[in-house]
Amino acid sequence: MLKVEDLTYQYPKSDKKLFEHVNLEFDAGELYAIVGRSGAGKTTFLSLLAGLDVPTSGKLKYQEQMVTASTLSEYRRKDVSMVFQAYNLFDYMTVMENILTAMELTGSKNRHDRQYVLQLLAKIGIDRQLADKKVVFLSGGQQQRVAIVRTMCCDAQLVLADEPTGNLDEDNTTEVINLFKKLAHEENRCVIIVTHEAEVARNCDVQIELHQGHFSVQRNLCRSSK
Ligand SMILES: Nc1ncnc2c1ncn2[C@@H]1O[C@H](COP(=O)(O)OP(=O)(O)OP(=O)(O)O)[C@@H](O)[C@H]1O
Repeated sequence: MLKVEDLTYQYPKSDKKLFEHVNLEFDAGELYAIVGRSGAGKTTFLSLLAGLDVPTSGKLKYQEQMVTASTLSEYRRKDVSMVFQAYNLFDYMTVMENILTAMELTGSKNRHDRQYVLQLLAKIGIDRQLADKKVVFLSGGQQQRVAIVRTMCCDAQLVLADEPTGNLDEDNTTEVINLFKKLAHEENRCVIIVTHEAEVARNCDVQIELHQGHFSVQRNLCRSSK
């Protein structure tokens, strides 16, 4: 579904390449964890996959088509959904308004269907009453789950998340990882998360470790049954 080919990246003001000649492939129906030390370049790599930054050289291909300057904004809007650690929900809007707005902006096929949104929210323990509350009144864990439901309601096939469990306790972390698994395994999306938590990475289908500019890929065999 998503490929990087011969990708090299160097920050404009840096004197050294962060990674060089990287080739990797990400498939639909899989949950990937990108791990590595602080400063290894995980967030930068995720930004490149999301089309938020462009490689110094090399290619990004989505569904066999190269993502170019002319297709970049369409790719970002329709094909990619990002879940940020800080949730990126609008505080002054209700849960429902946040999700409907995102669906409208991305042209989701269910964009006028409040019932559909309520059903998904109910599955993660957010009832109708909470759905009509302003986001500012929700806990961190609740907000993160809403951010993931927002992704589920949009039709993007590629879901990218930077430290999605960074601020969460154990129970919420498990819930959030289960939601990501659902997106990958039941909805056949390609889900890629950056995490520094070993237990979270072990729960994904594939772990990709970034170390000194090199990526090593390891399938978590015990997690491969879908
Ligand atoms: N805009 C920038 N210009 C120059 N260097 C940068 C820029 N942003 C990040 N870097 C550097 O690039 C390297 C990789 O940063 P990045 O944030 O991608 O790492 P990370 O693995 O996600 O780290 P962490 O786990 O701490 O979030 C770091 O050395 C960082 O200082």
